[in-house]
Amino acid sequence: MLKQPASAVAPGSASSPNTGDKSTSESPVKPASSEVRQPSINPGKQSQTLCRNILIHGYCKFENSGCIFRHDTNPVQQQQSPTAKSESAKKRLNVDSPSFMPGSIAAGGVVTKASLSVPSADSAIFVPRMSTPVSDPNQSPSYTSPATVDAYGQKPIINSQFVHGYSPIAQMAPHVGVDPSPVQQPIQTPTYEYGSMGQYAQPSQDIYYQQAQPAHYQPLNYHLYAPLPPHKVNLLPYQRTVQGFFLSDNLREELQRKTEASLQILPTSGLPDALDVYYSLVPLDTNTEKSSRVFGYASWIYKAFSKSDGNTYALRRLEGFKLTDEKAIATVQQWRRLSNAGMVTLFEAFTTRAFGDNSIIFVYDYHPLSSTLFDTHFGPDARYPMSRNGSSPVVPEQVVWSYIVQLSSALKTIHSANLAARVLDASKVILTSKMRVRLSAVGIMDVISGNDYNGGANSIQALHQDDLYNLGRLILSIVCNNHAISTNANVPQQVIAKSLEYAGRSYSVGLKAALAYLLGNNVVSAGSVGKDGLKEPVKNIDEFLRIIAPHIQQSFNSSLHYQDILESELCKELENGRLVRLLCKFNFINERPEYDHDSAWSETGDRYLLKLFRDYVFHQNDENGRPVTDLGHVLRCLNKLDAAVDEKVMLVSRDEQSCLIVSYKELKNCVDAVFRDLSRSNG
Ligand SMILES: Nc1ncnc2c1ncn2[C@@H]1O[C@H](COP(=O)(O)OP(=O)(O)OP(=O)(O)O)[C@@H](O)[C@H]1O
Repeated sequence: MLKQPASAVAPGSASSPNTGDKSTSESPVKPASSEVRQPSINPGKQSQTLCRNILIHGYCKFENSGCIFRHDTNPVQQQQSPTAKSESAKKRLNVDSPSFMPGSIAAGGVVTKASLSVPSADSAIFVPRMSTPVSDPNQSPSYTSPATVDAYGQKPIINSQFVHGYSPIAQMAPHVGVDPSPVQQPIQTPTYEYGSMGQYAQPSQDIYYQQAQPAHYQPLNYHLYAPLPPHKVNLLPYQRTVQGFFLSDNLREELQRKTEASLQILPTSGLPDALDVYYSLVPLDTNTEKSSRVFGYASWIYKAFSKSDGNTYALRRLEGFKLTDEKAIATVQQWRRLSNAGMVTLFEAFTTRAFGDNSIIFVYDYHPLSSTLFDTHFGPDARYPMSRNGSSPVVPEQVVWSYIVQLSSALKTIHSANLAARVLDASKVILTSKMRVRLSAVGIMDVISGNDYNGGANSIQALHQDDLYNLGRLILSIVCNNHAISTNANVPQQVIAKSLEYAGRSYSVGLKAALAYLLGNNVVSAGSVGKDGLKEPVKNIDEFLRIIAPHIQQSFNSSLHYQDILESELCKELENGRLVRLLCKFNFINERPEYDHDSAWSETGDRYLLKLFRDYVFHQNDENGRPVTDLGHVLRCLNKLDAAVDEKVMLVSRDEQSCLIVSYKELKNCVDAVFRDLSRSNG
């Protein structure tokens, strides 16, 4: 029969009580069968045999209550005082410890199954599948290192250099008896094939652990997991790629670029050091020319951090504005209370002379890396360029509807609060991510032109009419790719009519009808409504929302889908978060400097198992002695550990003198127990 490495643990075997109960597993290691082995016990010899509980736990709680094995690794120390004795017991197993001698051999000189008990070990009996027993009558009964003799009793080819986790496993793996080739496989159940993980197994292509980072990416290199070719296609259902474990590359890159933009600072910008509680100003304007077209004042916008809450804000400054009515600035409080995903929240406004003039600052939420609809559709780097013959629509209808739905939702919130947006200009609607638009300059007009909506052109109904009309102009300018329709408030009606006609040809009837509603009856909008006090406003946001209801449903559905996608992306990171926590615990436990000179600390009990497991996960070598950097193996092991599965793993010490078979479940218990101990001693 195949000889098992003598120190391998075979919990659950006849010779090892295997209840999974820790108290049971800590009982003195008993012979396999008391009837068989009891007579062969020679008290003189037994006292020479090191108790396996010492090897595994570092101590034996039955030492003073009848355990017949030797409890001292150094017989000379038997003379020590009880305190010194217990101290030394903790340190008994160290690098200088004698190699493990199975009790069965030393006691009777007869080779029996090794029966080393592992703390809470619950492993199944190891049954080599070798059909031909390898028994050598002349074989010495002493322990034979698994590294020195292979399944055939011959020296394995790879013995000269121990390939950690490979050679001893090869002795036990079912196929080894059939093919004793030097390319040995670790004992692990092949469950997943990690499609493109091959690159991680090649040290030369090891992008995951790359050292050299491009210096200009501060603080993060967001290409860390960028997939390299060749990409494995047609994966089987149980196969996964490395990328499948992490946030998708595009999303991660987008988020990291946004983080980078949020944290950007300009050490020498020539801007004031601070404005009120805001500091580290960074200009956001893409256009350096002064323009007073929208507000009647030149406006600038900066990113800044707030001293009060540490958040990042966008500060819009109107240059040369002198506040005459203190009440006007109070309207900001009304805007502050509004919350809608289609508008940028306004927090406060204050005046300042920090720029050497009278300026007013409006503080908004900062949305990193946003661009205006003007830049997106009409700028030099427009996202939707005109088709070559100019006949086909350049902006997909789905995108147009998405804008309409979001902006009308913002208008609904604003109008319901008895306020008006008043600025619906392509340069004041920002795109904060794909197809996500927000009104970015709300509340400004109320402060600079007053909002005492006392009838006439300033009546709230008239302003609502204007909002709807301006929304129509904005959308029409996008579908016709003509920014003049949006930027010119007095665009002639003929131009509007012609553009509507074009929109009708290129887009659906529904879109044309929606635009016609927004742009129709403009003669009674603004100043016309409310002058006589009889006319009802001809358009209102509620009616418009009814018209576009089917598209609101579609838009809602898409956003729910997107939410699902984001949630599943989040789940991936959740899994990674678990693994990071596990890795943190490992690092807390392994190689603690304060126990540097106390090898017994890591050489005994749970900590010893974890030390071996760490080697199993991270420090394997291939058959040529090269480090295996297979991320798939690491993730697989850590996930199994975290899930505490019952699957067993064989751990081998670096000197190949001990092999322990434990389940992930037991290892998880070890991690938790040791980490608890550490935390307790901390606190
Ligand atoms: N709340 C915000 N958060 C982040 N960036 C913003 C915010 N509001 C505007 N921006 C960005 O600031 C830049 C400048 O915006 P601004 O409104 O000044 O546009 P502009 O084209 O310069 O218009 P104008 O000609 O009126 O100055 C744009 O890239 C815009 O995306």
